[in-house]
Amino acid sequence: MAATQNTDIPVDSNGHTNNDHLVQSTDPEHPANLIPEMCRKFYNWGWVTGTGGGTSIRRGDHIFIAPSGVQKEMLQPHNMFVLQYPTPKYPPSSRKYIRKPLNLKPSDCTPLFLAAFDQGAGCCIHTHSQWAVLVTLLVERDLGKEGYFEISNIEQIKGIPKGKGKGNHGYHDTLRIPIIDNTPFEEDLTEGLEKAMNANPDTYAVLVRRHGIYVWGDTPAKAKTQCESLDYLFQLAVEMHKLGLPWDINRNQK
Ligand SMILES: CSCCC(=O)C(=O)COP(=O)(O)O
Ligand SMILES: [Zn+2]
Repeated sequence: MAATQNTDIPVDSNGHTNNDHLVQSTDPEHPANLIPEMCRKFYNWGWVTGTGGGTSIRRGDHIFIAPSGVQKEMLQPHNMFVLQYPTPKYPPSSRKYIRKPLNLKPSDCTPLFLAAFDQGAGCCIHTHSQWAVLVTLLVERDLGKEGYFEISNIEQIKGIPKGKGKGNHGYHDTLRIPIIDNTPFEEDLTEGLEKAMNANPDTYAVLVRRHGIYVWGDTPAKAKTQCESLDYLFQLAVEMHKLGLPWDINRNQK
């Protein structure tokens, strides 16, 4: 196995694996091109540093997934796994891979991404943003483990949908993001994520305490802009908190 230039991700000596045509396109919007491009941006924003976090895109009946434990800012189109969708989440061996790059294993986030696609998403993003982690800690301290992140009366909440076909939040609406507990292994978050999705059918995001966030959207552009709006709100909330300002004026925060 040789290492490609600018990455430590192994490929065979020709850079070829199976079903290569599924990840070869000159279209920049093709998922095999878009995932590496998005992850480079996310790395620069501190969302996927140290190999954690990532993104997955559904195109028709194909799901494109990045490898696990690799530098996400170094991804190349030929590093992508392709799953035939729908596919079982468990056991991992039953998943219908139609492209598996050599010497790589698919992201540990795969069943969580699949849960988002089962909700009708076209793209799911997982970040380890420190702002997301910090708000989970502040909510836990002030409201306990059952808490939600809630915010209202901030213009940027208009960037988040209220639910499928319901338009986006208005300035005076309260945006509510459920928080689930972290687990020792990423894959074991799936049950908590699905419970949160069922209990909050209108949500497009779930925070993971002391870990980060999963955000999904109808398209890659919507998932990305929603994730940006949320990250803005989390940073703002933390900075407001430092200034002694409650970020949710409808709730009595410490
Ligand atoms: C330092 S990353 C720890 C594992 C994690 O949280 C994660 O998101 C890993 O995702 P991967 O796609 O690398 O399996
Ligand atoms: Zn993670």
